[in-house]
Amino acid sequence: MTIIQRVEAQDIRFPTSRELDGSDAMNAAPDYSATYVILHTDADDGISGHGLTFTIGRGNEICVAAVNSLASRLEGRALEEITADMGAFWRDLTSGDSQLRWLGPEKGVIHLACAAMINAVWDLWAKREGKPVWQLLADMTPEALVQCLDFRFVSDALTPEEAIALLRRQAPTKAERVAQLREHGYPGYTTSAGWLGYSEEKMRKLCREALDEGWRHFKQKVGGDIEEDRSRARILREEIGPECTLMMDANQMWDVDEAVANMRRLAEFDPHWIEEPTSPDDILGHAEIRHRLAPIGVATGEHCHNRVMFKQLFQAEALDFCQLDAARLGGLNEVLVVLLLAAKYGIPVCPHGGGVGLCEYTQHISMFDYIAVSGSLEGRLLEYVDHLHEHFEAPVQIHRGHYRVPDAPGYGVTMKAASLAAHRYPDGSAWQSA
Ligand SMILES: C[C@H](O)[C@@H](O)CC(=O)C(=O)O
Ligand SMILES: [Mg+2]
Repeated sequence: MTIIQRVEAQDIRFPTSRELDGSDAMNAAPDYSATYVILHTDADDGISGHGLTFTIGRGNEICVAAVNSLASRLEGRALEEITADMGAFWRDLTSGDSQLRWLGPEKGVIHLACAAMINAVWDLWAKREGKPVWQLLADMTPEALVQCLDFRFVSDALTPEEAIALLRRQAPTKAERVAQLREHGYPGYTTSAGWLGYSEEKMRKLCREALDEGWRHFKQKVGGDIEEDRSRARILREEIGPECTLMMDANQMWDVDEAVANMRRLAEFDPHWIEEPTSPDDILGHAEIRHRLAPIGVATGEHCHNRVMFKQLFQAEALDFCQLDAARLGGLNEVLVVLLLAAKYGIPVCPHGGGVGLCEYTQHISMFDYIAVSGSLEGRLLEYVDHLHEHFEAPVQIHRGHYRVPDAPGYGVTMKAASLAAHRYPDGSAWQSA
């Protein structure tokens, strides 16, 4: 038995706002940050589970406080008892304490905290099994996997029986897709040349470097002054040419009519999708934009806080690309429900990667989706941002614009001890010169 003795939450922040890495129209100067959770165990081999949720700086301490409030629901429990019924564990952590649930429910800071803790449990489980998370999942039977999930509030759209049927459909050919991924990797796109705060010179330089490295799919930020958006789109198109894919991301800046009007002015640059054109909660607004802007696709999801919202986005035919976030949804259990919902509704999942540790998580999600859920790469691109990977013990590996299959046991977000120490807020050395 492996007993989780203590839940530790650390406030880890990186001063990315100094170079405007990660900047967009809504989030002008983010400091990529993590509420970083370590599950300390009593195991002789010293094994521990690591998880994080992503914030952009101030307020990270509120997430840390939420983890501390939830910690007693996990401390003292055996990993084996939790993994024997992951679905029940998930329900207990997210809803077992009704006073804490009131803070959400299943949204906001309390759900972010749950995500960090739940992902840490998956990390611990996968490390105990000696497998990367994608493989832990891919090796499960459909029945065992579905037992990890909570279908409450979505069973009108997807039943556990339907989920099992979806997984069974792909099961006989899983090994072929694992082999295919090992040979070619999983296709990605880069956002790193397109941050809003970057100068023209920097954008051009980063585009050229990215093309040399083999990237063929790019994303730019929009949502500022429309003439500036157009000028930046022109620069990007000049650099990447007409053949490469260009996505646009407004980060929730526009009203519905404004989104349509602005995208009509940007249409000449041939955008593949417009991401977060309006409020992330406006399901019918997204549907309206999608209807009026077709064939430009609508993408959303990085601020979609739970499976119920995604269910409605699918039901309302409001999106073309599902950009679930590994640490905003309530951890991997809820992510898996959304993957299955997306497969049922035929919507490609292109997870959100703009943050610290998100690419490390999402590689497992997209690869598992391909291997066992959707069985398809069509319309799928996994976001990559070229920041902060050096702080992880097993960072993502990219080759010619494709993610390589991760082999390190766990869920990928274990940070180096020195990086944690240097970026602990406010006392870490990275913050002493601020
Ligand atoms: C604040 C983040 O960098 C955000 O801009 C990321 C994002 O929208 C994306 O990666 O997409
Ligand atoms: Mg985005």
